[in-house]
Amino acid sequence: MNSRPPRRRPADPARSLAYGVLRSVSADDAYANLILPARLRRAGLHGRDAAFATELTYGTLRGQGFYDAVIDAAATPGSRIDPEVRDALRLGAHQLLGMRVAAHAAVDSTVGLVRYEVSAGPARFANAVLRRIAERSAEEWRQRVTEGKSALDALAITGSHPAWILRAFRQALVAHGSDPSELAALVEADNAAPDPVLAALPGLIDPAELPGETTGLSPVAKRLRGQAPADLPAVAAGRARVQDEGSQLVALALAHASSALDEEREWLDLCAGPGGKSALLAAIGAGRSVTLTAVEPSEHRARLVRDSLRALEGWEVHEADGREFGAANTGRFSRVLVDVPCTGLGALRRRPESRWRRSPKDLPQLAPLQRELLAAGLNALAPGGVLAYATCSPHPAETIAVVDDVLGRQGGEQAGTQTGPAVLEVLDAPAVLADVTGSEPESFASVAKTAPGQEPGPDGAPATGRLAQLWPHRHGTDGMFLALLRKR
Ligand SMILES: C[S@@+](CC[C@H](N)C(=O)[O-])C[C@H]1O[C@@H](n2cnc3c(N)ncnc32)[C@H](O)[C@@H]1O
Repeated sequence: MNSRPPRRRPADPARSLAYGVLRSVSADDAYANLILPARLRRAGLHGRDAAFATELTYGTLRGQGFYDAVIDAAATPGSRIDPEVRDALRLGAHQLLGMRVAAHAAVDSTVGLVRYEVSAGPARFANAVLRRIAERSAEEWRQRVTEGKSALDALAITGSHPAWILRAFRQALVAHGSDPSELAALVEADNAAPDPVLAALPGLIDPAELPGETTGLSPVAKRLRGQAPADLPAVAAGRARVQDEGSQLVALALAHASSALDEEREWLDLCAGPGGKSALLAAIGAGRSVTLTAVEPSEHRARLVRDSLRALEGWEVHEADGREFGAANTGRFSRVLVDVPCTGLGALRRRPESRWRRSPKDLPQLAPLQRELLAAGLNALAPGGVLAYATCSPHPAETIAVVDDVLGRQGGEQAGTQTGPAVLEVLDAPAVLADVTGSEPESFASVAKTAPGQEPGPDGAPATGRLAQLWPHRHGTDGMFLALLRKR
């Protein structure tokens, strides 16, 4: 284009703001949940405008896979769509197909954005594409863009997930003893915006003092509906925290599991950042006169851990590699949490953009670190103590396989430490979760087998079904995995 038309600032601050966040997410790898609140504040958007901008941003990011398929089908074949135009088209497609925005408002506002942010030529292109999208309903587009696809590929498009993640979910459902037909429900749960859940830190505040509804799972949780957690004084003071219930249950289960020690020693959180589980553990520990050591190698995340613990006493934070810390502190702790870095495939509903950033290559990269951290945590565990291995991913490679491997390794790299199958027993994590929540153990059980030749449990049952898997579509939590191991 040789002449630029006058660039009138688009009138609509909510759409401009959402577009800006989408650009930062795609161009700078920003996380929407981290930048959106600050931008809303800076733009002075409140109430309905803030809610509209939030829905535009998260809805567009969640539906991105479907909207891209629709945009590509509506554009002239072979069109090259620049990223800044595609982001605007996604925003427009979400208003047309995912929200009840009038077609003319969705099209005109998006075209205006492209004209202002890019230029007139792309704005004409956006106009043509969006008008074509507006000619069909969402259901008609779903049929059109999935014609001739396999059931899984069709679900990947309509459910807006990369196909490899759906294959991984299907594998995980089977590995954890669930029905693979639950896949569609899991995808739907991933695409539903979760309400924020608070954890009331024991000893600092009673859940009854917090607004919101009790949840039926975590006894310290309150679910907020339409309230902003940051506005609550208890949250500002660090006595309550926003924390997914699945994460709360992992910390509660570790604190609740039976240790074989006569008395507690110190507790350890080996992969602590940003500190959600540390705060809950430190609060429970304080009630038992136990101190918590939190380890986190990232300076920034270690700062977040300190902040999460600010209302509590009896803790220390080490900025260190968990593998080195665990190796240097043999047998020191009576309870150890190893909440390893993972793909986060169980928490996609909270970070809608992360599904597009992950790749199958992440799994083999994380695998050795996960095993080394579990081994280091076991080394730091006192005989008789309990260790929780947790991930916010249900992927068998990050869950069952890691536990199996570390339990099954006798001698080898664990030689000289006190770990190995002969000294470890797999506690019944579903039963512990049932105790904590007042629900049925079956609801949490992963029927996955643990190590071959693993000792039967205390009731003589084989060591199957002793691992726990939470699911967004079943429990309304993130997809947390939990294994509880006790050193003999
Ligand atoms: C899943 S997150 C832990 C979440 C945390 N438990 C919570 O509830 O807030 C994993 C953490 O492990 C940290 N990490 C990465 N490499 C590590 C290592 N070698 N040793 C210890 N922690 C590590 C990451 O920086 C990240 O903060």
